[in-house]
Amino acid sequence: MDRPFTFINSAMSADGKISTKERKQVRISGDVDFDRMDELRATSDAIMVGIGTVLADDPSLTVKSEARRAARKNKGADENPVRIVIDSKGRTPLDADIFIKGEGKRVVAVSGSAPADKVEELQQKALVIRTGDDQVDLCALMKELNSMGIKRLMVEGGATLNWAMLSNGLVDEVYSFVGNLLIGGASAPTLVDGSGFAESDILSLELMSMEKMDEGVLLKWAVINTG
Ligand SMILES: NC(=O)C1=CN([C@@H]2O[C@H](COP(=O)(O)OP(=O)(O)OC[C@H]3O[C@@H](n4cnc5c(N)ncnc54)[C@H](O)[C@@H]3O)[C@@H](O)[C@H]2O)C=CC1
Ligand SMILES: Nc1nc(O)c(N)c(N[C@@H]2O[C@H](COP(=O)(O)O)[C@@H](O)[C@H]2O)n1
Repeated sequence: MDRPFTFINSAMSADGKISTKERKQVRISGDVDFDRMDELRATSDAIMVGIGTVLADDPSLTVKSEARRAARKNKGADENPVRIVIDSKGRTPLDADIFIKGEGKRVVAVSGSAPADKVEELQQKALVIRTGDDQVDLCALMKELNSMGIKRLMVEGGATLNWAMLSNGLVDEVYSFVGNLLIGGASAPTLVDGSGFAESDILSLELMSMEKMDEGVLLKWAVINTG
């Protein structure tokens, strides 16, 4: 496989929403699930999010546990995995938390449509990888990440990036914490948005495990027929 092993980790409400219709972040996970997410971050080579998530949440994507950061350091790795933003037009704010908080490498993946002056500014903060004309070419990017030594990639959303990765056959497993709340709203982001699959292309999943966690349930799925 010339791309990293890739999994999506997400938290959704019982009605499948990952934030509100205003794209306002909601605490869906409980403490146990947040700690599980932190362990996943600490054991991944890289974490990827879409620009929509950076603009909505301004996440730092750092490993929160000091012990886990120290364990990574002991193995000769940076305290935090490589943090990657999928950002075709180079819209990542220069003062985004992923640039400010925590040590470690950052990658901003842009396309040919990103303005040259913004790309130059982003290059002061991150390795900028350019693929695709109008949108990031995720397949080409994944090959490049693989050749950089990224073998285990955690995708933390949002809804549009999840769709793009899944519909390009780039995801091996999906971990979804289902919390005990209903968010509602036809326009609220769900685990997978985008344009949706045609009936003949709908993806099948195999249930790997289910576990009661906090006040919800953690479902782990393997994606069948991934590329
Ligand atoms: N509950 C959870 O676990 C999580 C929830 N979220 C929520 O998700 C929402 C953000 O989701 P979205 O708005 O869907 O944004 P997103 O984070 O999925 O980013 C999508 C954007 O990425 C860019 N992009 C660049 N290249 C692309 C490509 N090749 N294919 C597709 N997109 C490409 C496009 O500008 C696109 O609009 C926020 O409300 C956030 O709070 C985000 C992460 C986790
Ligand atoms: N696993 C999970 N559970 C929830 O309830 C959530 N709201 C999220 N959100 C994700 O966490 C990111 C914040 O990361 P930092 O704390 O800033 O490192 C946020 O952007 C979502 O990706 N996740």
